[in-house]
Amino acid sequence: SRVGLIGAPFAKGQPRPGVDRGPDLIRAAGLLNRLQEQGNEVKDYGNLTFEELEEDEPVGGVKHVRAVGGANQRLSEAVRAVKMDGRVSVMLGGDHSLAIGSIHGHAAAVGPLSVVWVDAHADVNTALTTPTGNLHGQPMSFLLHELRSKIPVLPNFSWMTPCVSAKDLVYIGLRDLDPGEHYIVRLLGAKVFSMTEVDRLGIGRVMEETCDHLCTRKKPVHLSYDVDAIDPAVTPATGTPVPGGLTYREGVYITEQLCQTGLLSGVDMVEVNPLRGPTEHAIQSTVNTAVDLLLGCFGRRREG
Ligand SMILES: N[C@](CCCC[B-](O)(O)O)(CCN1CCC(O)CC1)C(=O)O
Ligand SMILES: [Mn+2]
Ligand SMILES: [Mn+2]
Ligand SMILES: [Mn+2]
Repeated sequence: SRVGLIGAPFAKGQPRPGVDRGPDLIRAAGLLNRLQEQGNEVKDYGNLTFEELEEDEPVGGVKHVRAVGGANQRLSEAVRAVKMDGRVSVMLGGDHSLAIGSIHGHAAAVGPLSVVWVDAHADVNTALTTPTGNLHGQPMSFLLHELRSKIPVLPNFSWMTPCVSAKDLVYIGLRDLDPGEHYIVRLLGAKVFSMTEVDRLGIGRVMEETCDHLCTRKKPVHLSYDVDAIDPAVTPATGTPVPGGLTYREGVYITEQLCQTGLLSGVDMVEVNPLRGPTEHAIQSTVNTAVDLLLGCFGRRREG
């Protein structure tokens, strides 16, 4: 594939420093060369720079609203440009609030799309249901048409409108939902493969059903991958680790199968935080897994 890399060193969707170092760590682990070695034509658009705001007081308990809104407006423009260049966009985070701009910009370029959200969390809290006020737990609520009436007007968010339908959303790896999220996900009828379904059905069946659904809808696919979907034993260097996650093999299998659909049109890889890894080895395991997941999206096959 023709691939366009965008680094988004942004951390204000959550309280822990370090996640802004993700893009350069993933590059340093050799992503570009590895993608090229397996036959992709890759252009690295570099890292976005985000304006430092003096004033950004919480709005109704929601933190860093203006910074997150501004960053995502920038990111949306950047992703749209990469898509208009005829490339599959790869957004390297940074925290998961960046999915707002990434998915918005992708949809601005290609129109209606499907979203596969691989995460321990649903990230669908609204500004009114969030238990923490952290916007990395809320991106999906800004993107879903069905939640439009539930989203308050927030400063620096007026540039965006919802662009995803719940019937075009598939969750994989969920295991830590807040009460409001559980209600929303069940109400909206998004396709959910929590870790319970992964255990019950096996990853093979989960991906069979996921890919059937995607291929029936035939829309371009946006894969938003939170490294905390993978078990913390493999990817401990992340902000909100939750035990009982996907194995390395399950995580890679997801990307291999999505690659096979030929529908992959945009990818996010987020929440790598080197300051959360207890050891250098833990950080490297996390970064290397993120790289391997991306390689799986772009043609790497374990069978060769
Ligand atoms: N759902 C959480 C975590 C969001 C994680 C965002 B990410 O992008 O990493 O998926 C809150 C999680 N929950 C809050 C109460 C605690 O006791 C347990 C964790 C939130 O802050 O909204
Ligand atoms: Mn997430
Ligand atoms: Mn998560
Ligand atoms: Mn339930």
